[in-house]
Amino acid sequence: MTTTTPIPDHTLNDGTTLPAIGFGTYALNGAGGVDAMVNAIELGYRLLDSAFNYENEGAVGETVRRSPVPREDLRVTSKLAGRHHAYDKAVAAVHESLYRAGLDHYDLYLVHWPNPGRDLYVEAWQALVDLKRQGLLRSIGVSNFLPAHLERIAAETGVVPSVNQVELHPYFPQADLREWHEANGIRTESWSPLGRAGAVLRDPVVERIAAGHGRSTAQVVLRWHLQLGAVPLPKAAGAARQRENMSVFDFELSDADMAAITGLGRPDGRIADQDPAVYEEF
Ligand SMILES: NC(=O)C1=CN([C@@H]2O[C@H](COP(=O)(O)OP(=O)(O)OC[C@H]3O[C@@H](n4cnc5c(N)ncnc54)[C@H](OP(=O)(O)O)[C@@H]3O)[C@@H](O)[C@H]2O)C=CC1
Ligand SMILES: O=C(O)C(=O)[C@@H](O)[C@H](O)C(=O)CO
Repeated sequence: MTTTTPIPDHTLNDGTTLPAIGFGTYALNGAGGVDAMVNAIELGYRLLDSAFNYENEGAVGETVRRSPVPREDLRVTSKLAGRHHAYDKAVAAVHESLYRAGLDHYDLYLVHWPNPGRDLYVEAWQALVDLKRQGLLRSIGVSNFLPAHLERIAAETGVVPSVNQVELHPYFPQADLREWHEANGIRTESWSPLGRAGAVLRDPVVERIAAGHGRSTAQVVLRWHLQLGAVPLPKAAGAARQRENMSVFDFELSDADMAAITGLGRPDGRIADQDPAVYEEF
């Protein structure tokens, strides 16, 4: 097995641990997906990010069984789809999610989107709270929740999520939301941390900083996430980029570098038209 620098852990508000960088699995399906995920684990990734809607929980479960790493050292995440928010549907969907993967628990399970138009996300959250108490989920959180959604689920169930996984990259740095998470003990995870390999990886500011450190622009962007305290979940199909993306623990960005990258943020910086205040995904 090839090894790189071990990934350090964060401790979540429920006492469980979460690696400082994870592996995104969107569009990694079937046998090729399993090969990509097993390779990522062999390189040192320990956190896999899946979802019911990615239709790859089976591939994730097969990866866990083929992995050279013991189950207890892996952190497997999945997410509840919007069409399953009603309480009984949410409970059944999590059971189905476990059957699909052939696992007896998930380490982290998230409500994928709040879908405020349907207004069932409190029920969805209550289901995850109860399934955690039953031991099927070790840790629970949400994704794409805004402070108003977070306040409401905490007030109505008495349980604060451990994680909120949100769109976060230099063009959409989410400073206010990150500050809110920090004040409330919620760990931020970053989806599309590389801006889906769009313009941000060719941005002149990022290129200048990367050249100064002798690193790739992807490595500089991922290091920026780490120094913000956010957990990036880069997806990469091949071994070379997987290795590149986790080789980010042996250099440091200066305060000026950090400020310059955060300064790239823009109000229309989202990759797609997915404002959680109005966006609905089922
Ligand atoms: N909760 C939510 O609503 C959402 C969650 N997610 C999660 O976040 C994960 C990551 O987000 P995703 O949208 O995939 O986008 P990323 O920002 O991770 O970008 C992935 C793209 O970047 C390319 N890439 C990877 N590494 C490099 C590199 N070092 N240099 C250049 N290009 C690179 C990949 O290509 P290749 O694979 O060919 O190497 C792929 O095209 C998802 O896989 C999923 O797990 C994503 C969207 C929404
Ligand atoms: O990939 C995910 O987790 C999603 O929630 C999707 O909405 C993703 O953001 C997407 O754009 C799929 O086309």
